[in-house]
Amino acid sequence: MQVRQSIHSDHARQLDTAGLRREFLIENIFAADNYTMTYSHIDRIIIGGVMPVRQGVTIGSEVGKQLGVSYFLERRELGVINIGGPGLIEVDGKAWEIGNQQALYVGMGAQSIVFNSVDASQPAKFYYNSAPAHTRYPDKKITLAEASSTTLGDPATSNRRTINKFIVPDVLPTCQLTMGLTKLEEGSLWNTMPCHTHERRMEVYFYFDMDEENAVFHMMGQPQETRHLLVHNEQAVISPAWSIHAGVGTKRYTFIWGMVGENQDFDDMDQVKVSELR
Ligand SMILES: O=C(O)C(=O)C[C@H](O)C(=O)CO
Ligand SMILES: [Zn+2]
Repeated sequence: MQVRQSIHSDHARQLDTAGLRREFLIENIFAADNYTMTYSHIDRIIIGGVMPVRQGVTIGSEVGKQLGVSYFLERRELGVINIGGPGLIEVDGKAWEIGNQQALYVGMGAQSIVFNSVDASQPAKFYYNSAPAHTRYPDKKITLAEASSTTLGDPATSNRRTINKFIVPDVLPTCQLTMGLTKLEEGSLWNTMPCHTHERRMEVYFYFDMDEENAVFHMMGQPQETRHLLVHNEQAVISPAWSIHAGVGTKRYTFIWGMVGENQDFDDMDQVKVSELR
């Protein structure tokens, strides 16, 4: 488990490229037949990926020791979205078939979670976020059709996209975690622009659906102290509450956002006009 400390905006603005990448970028999300795990002190979100290929992968009691509990979800909830081939997630003996662009919410208290791929030649890639929880809400699979979806943006501003809200209060109850997947249309490059902050929630962006020769310039920083991170395929960015978070790709891409914090109100954003950005 990698640990990232919280960071003050006054410190962040002084960092060079390597420093910004060290604090905010998670370069490796997937490792074959293994899981990755990054623990951020910002709202104590955990970010990672699970990629079973030839064998099942379990997030076991070793994590419980690091979290000071006896098992991973003793005091946490989990959201998973599969961006790979068909997969199976077994939660306390119950098997959930989770295909490409399908999600699973697992409530606090689930003790055994085993991730499997159906076909080793097309492994499942389970991206996940986990947040501290106070009660158990029911486990639930969410398909793309069940997600709450909105298409917005304009080809003229190169930001026509569909926001698919998988894990939000409209779809299922959770303690604090919300997650969704935003897909840009061909020829669209920008996600949320004009951009925003939300002082009351942190957010993590996970960018994928890109080949090696394409990348996203992820904009971050306070609105009048912007910086950028160069993000390649299947990498994630931690965005503190004080930071804008918006990306422009060299080609269209897809990303998963996850949020944790004070509220679950997707529209609770402090919008920043482009003319105000520096
Ligand atoms: O493209 C978008 O717009 C988004 O997906 C926005 C994010 O979900 C977000 O930043 C929510 O606060
Ligand atoms: Zn946001």
